[in-house]
Amino acid sequence: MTEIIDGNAVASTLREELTGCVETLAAADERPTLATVLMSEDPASETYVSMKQDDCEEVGIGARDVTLDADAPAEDLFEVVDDLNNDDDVNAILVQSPVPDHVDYREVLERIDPMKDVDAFHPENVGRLVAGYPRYKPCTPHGIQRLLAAADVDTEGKDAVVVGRSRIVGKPMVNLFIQDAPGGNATTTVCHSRTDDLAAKTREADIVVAAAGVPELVDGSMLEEGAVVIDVGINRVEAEDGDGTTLVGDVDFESAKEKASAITPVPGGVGPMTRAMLLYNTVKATSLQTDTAVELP
Ligand SMILES: Nc1nc(=O)c2c([nH]1)NC[C@@H]1CN(c3ccc(C(=O)N[C@@H](CCC(=O)O)C(=O)O)cc3)C=[N+]21
Repeated sequence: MTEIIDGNAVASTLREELTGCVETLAAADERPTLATVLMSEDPASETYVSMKQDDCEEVGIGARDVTLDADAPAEDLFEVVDDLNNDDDVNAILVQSPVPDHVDYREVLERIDPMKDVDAFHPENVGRLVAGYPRYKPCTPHGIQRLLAAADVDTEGKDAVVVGRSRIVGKPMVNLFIQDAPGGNATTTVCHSRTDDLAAKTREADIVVAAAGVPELVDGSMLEEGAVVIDVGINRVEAEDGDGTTLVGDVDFESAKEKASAITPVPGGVGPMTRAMLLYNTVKATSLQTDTAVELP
């Protein structure tokens, strides 16, 4: 039987555990606060940011939300970031991507205080991860490690194939998989849009992480029997019945499920874990900044 890995359930357990950490910090008068910054009128971005705020409320983390007009000057966003950096009541900052074309996202990321950078996208945090001493682990790949652990998938010595080389998922996933640490020690191959024969690579994999942003790129014919399949795709496509849009992953779920020993669904797989690990990093950030010990789950 194929195990459908329930990301909502794993994330819910983690949120419950994090509530205890938040209480410890609040008792020391250091309740964590996450600031989200949204500079976009994209409905999907608005949805994600509002989900993050709901998550904060559930675990007792304070939520600050800053919204900027999509046509505001880049300087306005930089000022918001500077103010949040200097605000002792704010422990964590997330600037939702994408930002409008006239804003250089890289400049934004480099401006965020690395101690408050809970996405772990600042070059200092990226560098630490690559060097093997991460401060914060990027939310999506960290969430994937947790999902694999929850499904009793030991990565050590396994062949992992990561499809996609993005800064936010592919690259950090590779770095976590190759670390000499729990959830790592995998023999890791990274594939991307220029890979000659993707199917030949994925067929060698014990674990496939599909993070290319291409709807249903990976199907059952590309998998070895018993592979573990993690679907990172969040693609909004036109519904087959022509009525509105539906969410599809980077994996063709129906055919992949026939081959996989375990697989994550979309929605309800990686997405909720990404959000849970953001809360985790916010708690960790608060603990580090205030020298208040918590037992992270
Ligand atoms: N600075 C920054 N950090 C991010 O982490 C970041 C970002 N910008 N920009 C956009 C992407 C996307 N992202 C998602 C997180 C959770 C779900 C999620 O929970 N999805 C639900 C479904 C939601 C729905 O129905 O649309 C699920 O998969 O079950 C989706 C997408 C975080 N991102």
